Amino acid sequence: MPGTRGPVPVPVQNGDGDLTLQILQAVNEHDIVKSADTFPNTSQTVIKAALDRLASRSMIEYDTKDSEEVRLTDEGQQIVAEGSHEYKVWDAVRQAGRLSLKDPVLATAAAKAGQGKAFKNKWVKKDGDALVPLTDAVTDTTRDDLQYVADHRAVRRADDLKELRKRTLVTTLKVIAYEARKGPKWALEIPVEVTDLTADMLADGSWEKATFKPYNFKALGEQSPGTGALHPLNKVREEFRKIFFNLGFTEMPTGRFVDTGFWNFDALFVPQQHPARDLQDTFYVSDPAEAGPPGPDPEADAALAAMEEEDRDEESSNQPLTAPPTRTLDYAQYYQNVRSVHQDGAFGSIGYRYPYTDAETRRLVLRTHTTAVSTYCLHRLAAHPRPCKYFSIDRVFRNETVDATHLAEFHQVEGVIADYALTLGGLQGFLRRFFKKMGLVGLKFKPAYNPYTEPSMEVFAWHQGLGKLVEIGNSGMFRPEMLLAMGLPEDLRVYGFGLSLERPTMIKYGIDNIRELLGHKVDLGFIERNAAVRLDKA
Ligand SMILES: N[C@@H](Cc1ccccc1)C(=O)O
Repeated sequence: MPGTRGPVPVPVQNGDGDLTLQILQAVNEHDIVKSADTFPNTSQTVIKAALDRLASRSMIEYDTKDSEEVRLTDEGQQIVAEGSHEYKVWDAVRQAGRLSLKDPVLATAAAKAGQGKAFKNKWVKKDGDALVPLTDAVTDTTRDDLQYVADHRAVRRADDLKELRKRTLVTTLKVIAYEARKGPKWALEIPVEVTDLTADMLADGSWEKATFKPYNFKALGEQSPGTGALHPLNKVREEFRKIFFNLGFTEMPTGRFVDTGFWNFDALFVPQQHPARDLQDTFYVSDPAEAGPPGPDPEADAALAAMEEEDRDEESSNQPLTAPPTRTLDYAQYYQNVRSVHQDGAFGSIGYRYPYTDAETRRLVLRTHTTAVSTYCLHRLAAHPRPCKYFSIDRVFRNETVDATHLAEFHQVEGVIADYALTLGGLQGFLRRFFKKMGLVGLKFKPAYNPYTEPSMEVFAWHQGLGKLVEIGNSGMFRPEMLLAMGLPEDLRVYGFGLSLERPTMIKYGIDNIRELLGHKVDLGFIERNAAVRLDKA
């Protein structure tokens, strides 16, 4: 019932109840009602609200009357009560018969002003060093004039106002009041306004007498309810997650935005002097600047275990046929292994052969890639070696110069696969399958370098719109000295790949400046309007 929507009007009240009814009665009795006289104790603002309500129904009409009222000051009130200063001087002189000029009665400022007036009015005169009366009876016009002001809130003669104000006996005050009279739809009671014409009203004829509420063409109408919307990045992220889940991947816990140099760099065989570790490339945390030596992260362990359990329920292919022996992770040993790989070489690697700094490994950084997360999850496999497929999609940070295509924080999509006897061909085959689900075919691989993978490949795909090959990701086989240091079995191979989430999102939504996607320049309308994206033909 659209007509009945909206708040029921609250009656406008004063001390005597519903003011609208009082106004209607007053107008009925007097035809014209002056608000200030009829309702002296009700604020004009409240009166106006009641008048507006009646006027909007054309029951009354009213005018606004601005006027100036004259009011007595404290001194003015005192004169009305006790008489003017000149009167008091004359009265004192009359009673004394003869009053010395030095008498204390004449010493006040008021008495001095009164003396002058009393001389002028010829009520008293000087006789030597004393005053004597000139008359037996006087008319105190000042007092009378002020009495008039008290009674009428106006001066008796317009000319007096200036003088009385100068003597600070009166002040003026602007007052707004209203004058109301009957309007075209005059009635003694506010009629019930009908908002809907019903079949019943037509049938019983009551529509003829009904008062219909006029249409309010100025009403704003119902506001469209504000709703939330997934950010384009989240929409694309959801698509990627679906692809990963369909391929039997388990999602890694990515909550650790701040990580140590150990997991972000050292365990990945990134040399401690590597340019990627420069302040220009990596954000270091200053408070606290350091963490303890590497150890388990119970929160991440629990999250990963829960995810694996969930995928197990779905009978994913992650399960080995026979449960291999489990052992506890030895973090001290792992740390020593990583240290040896860097400093002296181990597990068949000749190492970097530089003095390894323990402090560097404990430094806290904003993770520069999600491979820090993959590394943590992979090392846990040593406790229970088995094939698995892990993925993550989350935020990473790099101390880069921000431009149209780079931000200091962005998102990485990353997948790692661990299995026995994996080959580079297997990685290429997997990448073809993965990117085909996004509509990217005809992949090309280009040799590349990562400290932690060998071989490494950049992945290119043919971009139909741009008519050229574009880089879509980075990939590689994790180095044996990285995996063996973790304690993984020799024949368990791991490969992985990564790409940014922003790049495919920008292509899908036709954005060429990353600031339109993230940051304070984002148009929220754009975020709300955009449909979910399907990662189909580019
Ligand atoms: N960490 C790499 C991606 C990658 C992940 C896993 C293996 C190989 C490469 C990057 O930031 O680009």
